[in-house]
Amino acid sequence: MSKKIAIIGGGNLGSAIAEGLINSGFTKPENIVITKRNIVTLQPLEEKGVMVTNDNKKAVEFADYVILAVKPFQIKEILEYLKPSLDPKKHVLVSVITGIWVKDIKEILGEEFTLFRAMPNTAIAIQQSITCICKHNANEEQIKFVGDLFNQLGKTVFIEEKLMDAATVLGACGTAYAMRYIRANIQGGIEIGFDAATASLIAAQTVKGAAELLLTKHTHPEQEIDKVTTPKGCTIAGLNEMEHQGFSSSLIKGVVTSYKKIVTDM
Ligand SMILES: NC(=O)C1=CN([C@@H]2O[C@H](COP(=O)(O)OP(=O)(O)OC[C@H]3O[C@@H](n4cnc5c(N)ncnc54)[C@H](O)[C@@H]3O)[C@@H](O)[C@H]2O)C=CC1
Ligand SMILES: O=C(O)[C@@H]1CCC=N1
Repeated sequence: MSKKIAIIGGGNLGSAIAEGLINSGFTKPENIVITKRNIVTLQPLEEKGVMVTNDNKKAVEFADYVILAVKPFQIKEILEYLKPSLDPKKHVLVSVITGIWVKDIKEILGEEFTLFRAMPNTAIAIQQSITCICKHNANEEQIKFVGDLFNQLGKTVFIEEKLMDAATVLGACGTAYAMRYIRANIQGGIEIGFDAATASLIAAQTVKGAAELLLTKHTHPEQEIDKVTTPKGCTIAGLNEMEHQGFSSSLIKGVVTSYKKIVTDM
């Protein structure tokens, strides 16, 4: 029998997960229930056959796998409310909530539950996320199910929980860093003659192609850079100027600053 999936919190991420699971054919819409306090924005999912409700208890009672996709400050109250309806022998919990640790959930629900933490990024909306996952108390079947689920939504990597904050920075904040890189290229492209739309297309597709080269050929970025940099050419002149201005250093410092912010504040 197909496993039933409840998504608690049908916001950006929760809705994108439901959308991706249906589009990929991972499960039928009738195996998914998604919740939100005001369900109006979930109508497109309802039209596709997903059960939509503002009743979290009803959703949990329907489900085997419960994906928690609310904001960090909301989870304690929601789990305390759901505790009587959650059964460690039936339910597997999957939290995508930033900064909520296995120990935080165990403090509320007790020791027995099977828990996964997953850190996707916003490209999950087009099934192109990298999702870093860690497991707790999970058996092979549960690990396979959760791995398969997020593999429908992009790529996955299983990591230790102590790396979840680092995964948040590199994988989830990383989308924003990449957008700034692309934006800067667009601004430069306009200054050297392109209109904004053409510059955007060239910049975005160039970055997509560069990423695909690494993912397909498993090369190091510097090997691919060697193929572009003609001796005495324009690429190396531009790259070296970027480095003189602190390009790599500023990115590394930004990554470390984001990490420190998570570790100290969240
Ligand atoms: N945006 C990102 O790049 C990433 C976000 N995350 C994490 O995912 C979680 C969700 O993020 P978003 O989807 O961007 O937030 P969001 O605010 O769009 O979604 C949260 C949803 O939960 C709903 N909600 C609030 N209380 C509820 C309740 N009692 N019952 C049911 N639904 C309730 C809200 O109405 C909202 O629609 C956050 O904890 C965030 O830290 C994780 C990875 C990446
Ligand atoms: O910046 C934030 O708070 C979250 C963490 C992952 C993506 N956005």
